Amino acid sequence: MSRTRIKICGLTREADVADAVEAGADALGFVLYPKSPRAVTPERAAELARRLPPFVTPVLLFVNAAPETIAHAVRLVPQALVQFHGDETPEQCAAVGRPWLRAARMAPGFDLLDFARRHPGATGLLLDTHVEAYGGSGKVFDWSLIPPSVPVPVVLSGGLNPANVTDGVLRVRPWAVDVSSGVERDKGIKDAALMRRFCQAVREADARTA
Ligand SMILES: O=C(O)c1ccccc1NCC(=O)[C@H](O)[C@H](O)COP(=O)(O)O
Repeated sequence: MSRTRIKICGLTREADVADAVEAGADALGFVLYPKSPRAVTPERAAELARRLPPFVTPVLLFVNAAPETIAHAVRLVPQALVQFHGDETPEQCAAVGRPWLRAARMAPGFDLLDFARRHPGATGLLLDTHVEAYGGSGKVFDWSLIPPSVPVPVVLSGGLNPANVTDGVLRVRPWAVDVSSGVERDKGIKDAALMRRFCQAVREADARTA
C-alpha cells in the first residue's frame, strides 16, 4: 500500500499547527506572501515551525519574493522546504540553494511535461488551479489535464476537501496532496474536524489502492 503524503497549507495559529499534526499531516505550509489573507511574517513562521515534531516538515511559500526576503526566512527556518508559487524562473528557484517545490498553475493548454523539464532541480511539482491570486482559491482544476506519467513527484492541490480528496488520490495517484480552503473555518483559521476528515479520506484512498 502506498502512503500518500499530506500537506496542509496556510496555518497561522499554534492551535491549528497542533491539530494538523494530530490529524496526520506530513508537512505544514506557511504563506509568506503579504497579499494573501493567510500571510505570516518570517518571524511568525519560525515561531509556528518550532512547534513541529520530528518528521513533520515546514514549508515556506513565496510568491515573487525578493531573494533577500527568501534568504532571511530560510535562515529563520533552516529545516524548511521552499515552495515557489509565483512567476519565478527556474534559475531563481534553483538559486535558493535549498530543496524546493514548484507550483504549476494548471489551465487548459498548459504543458506540464515541458514545465517539468524546465525545472530539473525541483523536488516536486505542486499542481494548483490557475487563478489570478496565485493560490488558496478553493477551486478544483480539471485533473484530466495531468499527463499519465510526470517524471517528478506530483503534489495534487487546488480545491481539495474531505469530500473529493479520495477521488483525487484514486484518479491522479499523486505523491502527496495539499489543502488549504477545504479544511478552513475562515481564511487562515483551520478546522480540526475537517483536517481529521481530510487525512482520514486520504488514508481510505490509500487502503483502496493496496
Ligand atoms: O493560500 C494562499 O492564500 C495562497 C496565496 C497565494 C499563493 C499561494 C497560496 N497558497 C498555496 C497553497 O499551497 C494552497 O494550499 C494551494 O493553493 C491550494 O489552496 P486551496 O485551493 O485553497 O486548497
